[in-house]
Amino acid sequence: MDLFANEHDSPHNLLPFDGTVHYFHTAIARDTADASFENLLHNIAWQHDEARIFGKHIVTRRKVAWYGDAPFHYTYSRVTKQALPWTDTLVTLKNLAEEVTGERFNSCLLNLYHDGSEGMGWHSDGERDLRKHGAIASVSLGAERKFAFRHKQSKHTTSLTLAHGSLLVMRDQTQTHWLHRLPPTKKIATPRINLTFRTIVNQVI
Ligand SMILES: O=C(O)CCC(=O)C(=O)O
Ligand SMILES: [Fe+2]
Repeated sequence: MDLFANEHDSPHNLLPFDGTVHYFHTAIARDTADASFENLLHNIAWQHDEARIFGKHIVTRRKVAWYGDAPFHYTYSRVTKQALPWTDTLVTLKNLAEEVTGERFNSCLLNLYHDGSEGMGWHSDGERDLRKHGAIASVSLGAERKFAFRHKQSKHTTSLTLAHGSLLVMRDQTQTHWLHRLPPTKKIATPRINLTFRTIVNQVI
């Protein structure tokens, strides 16, 4: 497979310092991306996300799901979830993500944003359950959305558009030094699914 067949698929680092992010605009063939989007929309066990923020119980409109090699527990904003077994579509996308990045993943967090009013605020994915400095591969399906990075110290920001069928990989010190977010927008009225393939460690199942 020629990974850089498209002019947008360049192997250069999108971050100027303190981390490594690569973007592959056409990581997934159009028909596979279209079919995966439809399949995931209907066959994933979507649930509203819950979190405890400043002592308040929050239920988001955005929906989430958590899949993995084993029923891993994953604690995210103080709510613990148990991973479900992979579906065929998820295995196909995981294999693609592993092929494109050269990394291995054992779990996946999925997000369903119904329209542009739903997004995700500034955060980094340095949770204790994840491998330290492990790669996170983010696959985007459906509506195109802007994605932004902000350096924790210098506040330097950079952003890009995540296309249908694209893959973004964050590596090395990225989670330590940079926050990322998916800003809400009034311009988008259609859904987007995001999959972040991750590596969970230190769990005895
Ligand atoms: O939807 C996205 O592109 C980002 C999701 C994300 O940052 C996360 O799930 O940690
Ligand atoms: Fe994230």
